[in-house]
Formats: sequence, C-alpha cells, structure tokens
Amino acid sequence: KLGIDVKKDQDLSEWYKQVITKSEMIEYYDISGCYILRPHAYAIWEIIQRFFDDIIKGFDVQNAYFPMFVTDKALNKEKEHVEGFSPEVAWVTRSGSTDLPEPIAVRPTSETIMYPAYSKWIKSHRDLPLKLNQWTNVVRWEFKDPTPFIRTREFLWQEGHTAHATDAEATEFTFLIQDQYRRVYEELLAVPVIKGVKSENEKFPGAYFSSTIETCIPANGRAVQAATSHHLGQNFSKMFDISFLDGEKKKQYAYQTSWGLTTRTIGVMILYHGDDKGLVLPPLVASTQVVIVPIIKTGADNERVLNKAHELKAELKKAGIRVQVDDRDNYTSGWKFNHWEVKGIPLRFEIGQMDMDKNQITAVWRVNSHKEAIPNESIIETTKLRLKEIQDLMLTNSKKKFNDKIKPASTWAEFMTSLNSRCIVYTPWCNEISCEKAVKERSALESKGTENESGLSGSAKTLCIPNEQEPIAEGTKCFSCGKPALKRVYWGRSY
Ligand SMILES: O=C1CCCN[C@@H]1CCCn1cnc2ccccc2c1=O
Repeated sequence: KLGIDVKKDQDLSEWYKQVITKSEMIEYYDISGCYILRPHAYAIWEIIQRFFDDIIKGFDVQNAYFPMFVTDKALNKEKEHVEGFSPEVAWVTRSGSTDLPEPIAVRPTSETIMYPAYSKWIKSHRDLPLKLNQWTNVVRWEFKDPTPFIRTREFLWQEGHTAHATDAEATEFTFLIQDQYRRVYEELLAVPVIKGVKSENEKFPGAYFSSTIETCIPANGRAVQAATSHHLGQNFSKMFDISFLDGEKKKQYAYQTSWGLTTRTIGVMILYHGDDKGLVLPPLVASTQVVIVPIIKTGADNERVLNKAHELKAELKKAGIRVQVDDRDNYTSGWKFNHWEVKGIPLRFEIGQMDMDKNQITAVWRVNSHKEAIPNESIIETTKLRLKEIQDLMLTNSKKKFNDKIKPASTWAEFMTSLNSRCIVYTPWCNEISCEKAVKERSALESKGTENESGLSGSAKTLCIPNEQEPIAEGTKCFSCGKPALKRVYWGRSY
C-alpha cells in the first residue's frame, strides 16, 4: 500500500519507518545500524553540503581528505578523551585470511588522524590560521537502538578543524561556525534551534568548551543535538605539539576548534515537518520543488495538455526551479497525487482541460493542502513567491511547535511534571557537575510516560546553557539542589 497507514501522533517510530521507506529515502540493509541513502535522501544531503560548503569556503576553509584508518597507538594518544568512546570504535583486524600485525581503527572522528600532520605543517605564526574541513563518513559502533539518520553506526558528516594563534580568534571562529549551523537548520531545513554551550558534564572531554545547537522533536518531546562546534583550547596542540614561534620567536601552542554537522539533519527535518500523508519537504532542500501532473482523460485532447505541461516545465526550469512532469500513462492522477504527497514535494501543479481553457494551472501546497489557480502568464514569479511563502510558513509553524514544548521550571516538581509531559525544561541552575549527575539519576528513577519510547532512556540531561542568558534575580535558587542559581539551562530527554 503506497500511503502511510499509521498516524504520526499514534506510533511515531512506525510512522517514521513508513515515511522514510515509502518516500523512497531509505532502503534497509542487512547490517544493523546501516542504511542505504536513496536518491530522494541523498539529494537533500547534497543541497545541505553545497549550502554549508559555500559558507565555509567564504571563511577561507579549505577541503582536504585524510585517511579513514588510524592505528591503535595514534587513536589512543588522546587517551583520556577517547576512553569514554572506545567501545564504539570499529577495528580492522585482518585482510583476507591474514591477521594484521596491529589492529587498525576505522575513523570515528579525525582529530588523531589530522593533528600529527598539523604539527608538521605549523611552525611559524605565519602558518596560522590553518582551516581545513573534510566531507566524509564516520563509523561509531553504537549499541543503543539505531534510528535511520538520527542514530546510525555509519553516517556522513563534515568535520572542520582549525588552528589559530590566539584564544580570542579560536573563540570567535567557534561561535561563527555555531551560527552557520543555526542557518542550515533555520534557513534551509525550517527547523528552529537553540544556540548554547554544553555543561562541563556534557561537553566533549577534549574540548575547552563545546558550543552546540539543540532542538527537540515536537512529536515526542525528545531533545536532539543538531550540531556542535568545539573550542579545543590548547588541549590537542599540547598533546600533538602543534606549536609555532610567535613574533618574538617564543614557542606558543596553537588554539584549535573542531566542528561537525551530520546526516542527522535529514532525520530531524523529517520528524519536524512530516505529516500523516508522508514527507513534507521545505522548498529549499526539496530535490524537486514542483511536480506537474497533466490530467489525462481517455478520449480528450491529451496532446495539448501534455505539451503545455512540458512547456511550463521548461520555463520553470530555466527560472532555476527544480521541477518535473509526471506524464506516465500507466498511473492514474489520483495515484500520482498520493505518490508525490508521500515524497513531500512542496508544490503540485495540475493541468486539465479546464485549466487549458482558462490558461492557468491549479496549484496545491503540500504543507497545508491549500489549493489555488495560477495564471500561466505569471507562473514564474508566482511560483518563486509561493516557494518562499511555503518555506517561511514551515519555519513559523516549526517555531510554534518548538516553543510549545519548552516549559520553565523553578522547582523539582515543576521540572518532573514538564519532563513527563514530554517537554524540554528551562531552569535556573547552580551549574555544578555533581548536581547534573544527581538530576540524571533522580529523573531516570521518576520517569514515567516515556517507557513506551523504543529504547530511549528516561533520564534528563542538560542540553545547553543558552548563549543569551536572562539576568537571574538575586537569591534565585537552583531548581534541584537549592544552591544559588548561576545560569539558566535547558534540560531534556534526548536521543
Ligand atoms: O564532535 C566533534 C566535531 C567534529 C570533530 N570531532 C569532534 C569531537 C568528536 C568526539 N568524539 C565522538 N565520538 C567518538 C567515538 C569514538 C572515538 C572518539 C570519539 C570522539 O572523540
């Protein structure tokens, strides 16, 4: 059956599985946690890549390519950082029937692959800043339930790694990238995010601080880290001797950043916008923005309708709009309408006899089924306008959904009530690691209403300390431990 036969608000994981397969985005694969990205999905990744790659090239970042394999010795050079992750590292132990003398790891991230070369290349302050990026796949053999796009054992990403002469320059670049990640989500994917920094407990151990963008899936209130941009301080430069002689010939260690955005972007977009009929694609990331369906009637003058359809396609294509005509004669119009709705195409243009006579097309918006006639003579500028209106409407709708899932809390009771109503919670907080650990444990114990989430945990953790901090009135207490509140922070149950 072509349509989605489960409601999004009844069984989200079944709905998601049907949407990603029936829209021809994902094909399943016989290795758990690995999925085939079909053209309908890969086209979205390519649009995201082009958008972000253009941006970072504007900041003089250059793309390169480093090996995907790393020795055990090299990988464990950053021992204290990797130890938490080592169960996820995949190893090559033999080729053919011959064991390798030493096991070789498949890259889970590339700091330990890139930074020995950085050390060779950076000698003088004139070699700085060094700004490299690579578009690759990475492998992390996670054991939690896999979810296509959201949590997979292999995923595609970009990882940027820069080295700077000063702390200030690295800090500025860290937040510059964080804001470009916000743009990918808000401008391209019509998904709102919160910019912030990770708590000491949640940050990447190798980082001096980790900036992040966070959102939540309105359909189940689960928080999701959307991208991350770390200021590494001199942690890695001291470990890998990435040093340079400054203007006074004094040895200095570089200040570094590293930042990543993955194919999780696609999963977040699907979960935000999809509805009971299937995918709903934001026009800017839609591989096809307009599908023209000529209404063929047996015995009618179909030739005229088909010619008009192809004529309009050529005009729209020339205007830079991604358009196709579905003139297949082995499917009914009704079947085609359903098919392109499941695939989430933003605009459907129907052309029938009546439309021909009135020199118009009938447009249907995927996001809200709005229907309207568009005169052929204004088809180009009207289509561009409609695509922009749909993009803006989708972000507006998403912001409302997101804001409805954010609840303030100043006491433990309020916190748990909101958490158990599947929201993320905004609280005054003491900013202490021990307090966060206590909240994690206590919230897991008291979690209810989330047990039916497939493989998702009940414990709450901090998502981020938002960059924009409202003043905290004198005497305000941490919602959990009662100590003086120093920061406001978002909590949630995450993927
Ligand atoms: O986030 C990013 C952005 C892109 C570049 N890398 C940083 C930090 C990655 C942290 N991380 C994450 N999973 C891992 C898994 C296995 C081994 C090491 C790691 C590891 O270091």
